[in-house]
Amino acid sequence: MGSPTKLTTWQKLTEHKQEMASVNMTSLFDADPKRAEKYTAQAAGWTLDYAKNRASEKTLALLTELAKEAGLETAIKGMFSGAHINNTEDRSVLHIALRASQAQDTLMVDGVNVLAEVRATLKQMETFVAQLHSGEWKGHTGKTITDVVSIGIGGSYLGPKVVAEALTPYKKDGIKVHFVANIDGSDITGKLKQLNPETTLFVISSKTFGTLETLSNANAARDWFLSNGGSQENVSKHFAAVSSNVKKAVDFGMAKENIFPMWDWVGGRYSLWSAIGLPVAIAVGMDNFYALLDGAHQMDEHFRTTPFEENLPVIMGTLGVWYINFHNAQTHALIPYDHYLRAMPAHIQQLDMESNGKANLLNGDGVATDTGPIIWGGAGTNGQHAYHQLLHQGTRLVPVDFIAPLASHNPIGEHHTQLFANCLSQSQALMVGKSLEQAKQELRDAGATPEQVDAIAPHKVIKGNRPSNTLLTDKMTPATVGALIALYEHRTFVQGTIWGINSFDQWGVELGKVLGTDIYNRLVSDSDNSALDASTQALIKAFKKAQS
Ligand SMILES: O=P(O)(O)OC[C@H]1O[C@H](O)[C@H](O)[C@@H](O)[C@@H]1O
Repeated sequence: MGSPTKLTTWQKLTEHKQEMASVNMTSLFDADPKRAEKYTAQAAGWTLDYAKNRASEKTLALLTELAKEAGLETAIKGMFSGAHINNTEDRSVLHIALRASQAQDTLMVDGVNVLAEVRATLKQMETFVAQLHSGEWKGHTGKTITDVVSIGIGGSYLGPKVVAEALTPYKKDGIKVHFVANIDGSDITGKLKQLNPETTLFVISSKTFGTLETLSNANAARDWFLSNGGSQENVSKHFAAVSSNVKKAVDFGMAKENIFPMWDWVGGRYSLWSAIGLPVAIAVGMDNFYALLDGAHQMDEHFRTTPFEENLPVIMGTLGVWYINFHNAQTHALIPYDHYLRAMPAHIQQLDMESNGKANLLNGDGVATDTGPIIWGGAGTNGQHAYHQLLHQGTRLVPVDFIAPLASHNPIGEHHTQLFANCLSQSQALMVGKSLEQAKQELRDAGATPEQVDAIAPHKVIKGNRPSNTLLTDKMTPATVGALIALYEHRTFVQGTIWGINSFDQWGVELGKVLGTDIYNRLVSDSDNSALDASTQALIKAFKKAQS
């Protein structure tokens, strides 16, 4: 596909943006008493209220038309049938297969039934998790395992970490799961200090088994094991791996039966549903891991079969395009009002920014539009006492997704009602704002003099008309957490398809890896750096001086 700007609907939306320029969201509610009801849709345990958007009936119809004209229907079919939609790497994109194996028997891709492979790996995980939880798995001195440390980075870290944290209430007793990612030695050193090498098992998660951070941390973990009573022949009792590079994992010391496969049709940021999710399965048990997969599968089915007008990923994806491309929104905030979901924005940030942070169309031409926004956010209510100021009164338009469960896992006192009230009041305030007259009246009521009223009132004005979605679910469970993450995966795909980019490669990250090696070599040698820019030369010098 070429540039979306050439699509007829893109032109129509450009004109329509002018029509909407003077329309306030509150007037859309006044004009249509059924607006809230009309702009609510449901899927896989989630209800999306998207009424608080700068979108009329015409806007939404045009956005649906845009998705169709951009070829989204064909793209969805392509993904679910295993077509090589990752064109720059000539690969299928099949994270959806990882959660379909309970519901479906066959998905033939390039002559292989991928669901049979997925099912076999799930069985392998079942055995492994059962051995750990029953205490059957023993460390080299015959003790049972009490701690599992997952070592990985990027997609081999964030997804599992965020989901394990989101499912804290479902954690099984007995085994504590830890995560190490950073090449900064403080990360692993801090973790190892709390652990006993006789009762600790490391899971090295790396699709390639070639990532610097993960290999450095895996080596540090093995050194720690070997210098605290372990021996090379016992490494296999304390190390397992998830990787598509079996040879490298075996060379490290893992037993073949403790190496879980990965496939080239799963991108790192979409891999938590594969054996990369092993730390999650260990933390919450296979029953809950299957429920997580099932929730995601429900969302997949919704995405695959529901008309675009009621399709959550399509609605959220196209509204995002509306703000990014027609309102110049540079960022998009995710604000979960749920403590256990507090790290979710970081996972969606990786998912979306690594997928859609692209400047070339599928055909190689440069894009003519903005693509992926900066994704950020954090837990409510904490953010209300920090960055919400900018959301309400700043100069930038930041569309927000509010995410909240109706019931808490920890219903103490009035906490949950207060939490929920804050969530609703934020989206309300963003839309309604506060007029100059209201601000003046408030000040008068508080006894301010006319001079004070005139001086202070403008600072209290909140323009309002700022858009948000609200996603509600009964409770955060493995199934609803799975569905939520799948929703954002598909939302990313919807936007990537409309922009005509490949959401499934990540060549930009590769450059950083190459340059990192070059600088490392310069830091540890007496190389001639005179060809480098002066700033980098000076920084290298500073480091070398500190080491001498
Ligand atoms: O799983 P690995 O091969 O170690 O890769 C870990 C990460 O590496 C890179 O940074 C990629 O951009 C990520 O998508 C990937 O998840």
